[in-house]
Amino acid sequence: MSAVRPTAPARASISVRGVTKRFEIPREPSFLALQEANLEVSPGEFLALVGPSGCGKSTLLRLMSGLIPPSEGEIWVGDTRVEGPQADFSTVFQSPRLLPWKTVEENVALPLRLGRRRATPAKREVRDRVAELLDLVQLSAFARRYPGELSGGMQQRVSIARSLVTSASILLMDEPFGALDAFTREYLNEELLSIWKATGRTIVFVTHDMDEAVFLADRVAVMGAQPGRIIDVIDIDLPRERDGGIRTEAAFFDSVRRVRKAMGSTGRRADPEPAPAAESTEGVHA
Ligand SMILES: Nc1ncnc2c1ncn2[C@@H]1O[C@H](COP(=O)(O)OP(=O)(O)OP(=O)(O)O)[C@@H](O)[C@H]1O
Repeated sequence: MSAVRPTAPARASISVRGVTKRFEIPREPSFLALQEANLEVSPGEFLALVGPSGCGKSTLLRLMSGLIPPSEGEIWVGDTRVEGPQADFSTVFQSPRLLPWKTVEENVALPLRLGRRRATPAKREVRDRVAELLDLVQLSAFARRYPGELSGGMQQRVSIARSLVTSASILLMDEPFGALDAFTREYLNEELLSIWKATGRTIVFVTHDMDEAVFLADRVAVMGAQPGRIIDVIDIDLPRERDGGIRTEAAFFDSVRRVRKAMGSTGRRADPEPAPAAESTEGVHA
């Protein structure tokens, strides 16, 4: 991995306090998607969220980023209460959501050009920042390519670079590797840990895959369904320097077993078939 250190943002904590979310559905009773969730994420922490399909993982991410309001409870980022879409977050989705008519470097630069709060930085500043990030995700040689000329894993690395281009201190990742084959996924897991170390972001990472959660995270929050809730938060007692070799160690299996046991108490299977990668050009959220 590159030794480049893109500008480190201020580190931020997330505090989810007694958050309940009900969705109003026409001609139906309101739907309780999340019940009294409490969760503290420390500045610079890597937290994984696992749970059965429909337990509210994506809903919790959307609440954290202020895209939807809680029905009850509060969410804080550092000293600021979240009351609307936050500049402090950027999001990586399961599908890369790149614009197919723009090059890799143009896609990475997009959040800076769309930035609402600050004036667009000077061209040269944008170019340097994008070059730094492409180096970080090892795609410098592909800067002028179009997304359709890259593999799925490379496209997802572009979307990770794009998520780091602003100074947002929190990265929300919603099953970013769910549509990739196991080999690419494990490779990107290692790459993500290097990026996390280099950038100091606080990361909340949603996955169905318990091995992936244990490999990446400092702690794994296990959610249950019907209604969606947080049922356990498990410390992962593995050394922070991790590479693929750790997946064969007894301590790794022990952590996976603890998460699996907590999952078992939700009474639902955690690993549905991965959804196929959807082509999409919408929604650059930074
Ligand atoms: N805008 C909405 N209106 C009504 N119901 C919603 C809305 N968004 C989510 N839900 C419901 O809330 C529940 C939680 O959805 P969410 O997408 O957060 O689950 P998830 O754990 O991320 O699922 P998956 O792992 O399958 O992606 C689901 O039952 C879903 O149908």
